[in-house]
Amino acid sequence: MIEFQAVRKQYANGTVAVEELSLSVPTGTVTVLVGPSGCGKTTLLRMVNRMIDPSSGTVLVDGTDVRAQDPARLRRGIGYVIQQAGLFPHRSILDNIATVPILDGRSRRDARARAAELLELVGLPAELAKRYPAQLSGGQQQRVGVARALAADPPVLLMDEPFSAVDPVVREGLQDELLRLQGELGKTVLFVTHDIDEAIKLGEKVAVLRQGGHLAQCADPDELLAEPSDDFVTSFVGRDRGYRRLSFVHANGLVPRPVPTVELGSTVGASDGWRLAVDADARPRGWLEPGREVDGELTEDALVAGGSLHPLDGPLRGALDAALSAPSGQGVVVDADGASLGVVTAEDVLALLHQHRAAP
Ligand SMILES: Nc1ncnc2c1ncn2[C@@H]1O[C@H](COP(=O)(O)OP(=O)(O)OP(=O)(O)O)[C@@H](O)[C@H]1O
Repeated sequence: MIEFQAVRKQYANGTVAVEELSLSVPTGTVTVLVGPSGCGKTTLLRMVNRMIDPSSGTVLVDGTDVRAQDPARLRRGIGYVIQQAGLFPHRSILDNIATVPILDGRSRRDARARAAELLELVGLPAELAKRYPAQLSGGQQQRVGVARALAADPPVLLMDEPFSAVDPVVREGLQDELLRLQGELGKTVLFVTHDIDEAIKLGEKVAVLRQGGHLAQCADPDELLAEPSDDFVTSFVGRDRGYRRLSFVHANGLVPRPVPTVELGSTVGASDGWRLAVDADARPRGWLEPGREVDGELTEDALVAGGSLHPLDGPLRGALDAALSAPSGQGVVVDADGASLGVVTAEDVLALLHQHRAAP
């Protein structure tokens, strides 16, 4: 558990970066600090590993005041990942990851073996081990940064805009990887970003800061979207919050309806409704338009591309998107193997929401 107790930071030039702020990060959870540039996020984060000491107030890690601990020792128990990965340019990838375990007294051989495991854990191929940081893409370097922070197996991980220097597709991959890793490792993570979507995706709790280091609201993502505490949080959370909130509503109770289906390779006649085309394993391949006749066997050329697919246990947002993006207006629900279980319409989703509202 990380606890900020009435911490305040005023820099020597008089700037107040953090104003009397209290916040706790429960053990084994991800808390995200989010807010506009200059609102004190980095200052707050760095108080945990004593790169910055508060002007007043206390920071506790697992009940111990960080100021009672030797900074170098404290930092070995706290992984730290920063925006540009901060790798040592003249050390190989493997040696970058092995640095802290070696400082901790592990043998070079042991530390390298562990580094190779970590490389795999963060999803990087083993052949990158011998390269130097400049020979890796930005996204790969960020993964190495995460592996290096995990190398000493610290219970606490501080991440300061770790993914903001990479393009949106790579960033999404890195976020998914972090969520997967967190599912496995259960670290206590404090994560800084200025991107509210990243905060909502990663945080079990999201702390929104405003200029001058004031805590505007700390809540779970669903609550933040449903009940922003004031105008600042409302505008910071941004547009479409009603729709985005559906990401946190489970689609339990949404029952797929049967849909007329045609199999690729079969001979099909005309029909006046939409038909879902599937392969031999019942996986959706597209839609056959009403009235469309096919000469001979049905091939993909005759189909209209389908919309997104909704996994049965996914959130409601995916179900609505599947319905809205399908040319037929019917979102295909699939099982874990990708086989069609039937369809849902936008009306089905709205009816379920109505039910939730009536009996939450
Ligand atoms: N060493 C320093 N001396 C004086 N002022 C500082 C110092 N470091 C940061 N500040 C100021 O403190 C405020 C908070 O800075 P901080 O870096 O914590 O914000 P941030 O929310 O992380 O910003 P960003 O998202 O832009 O990284 C800013 O106004 C900044 O200019």
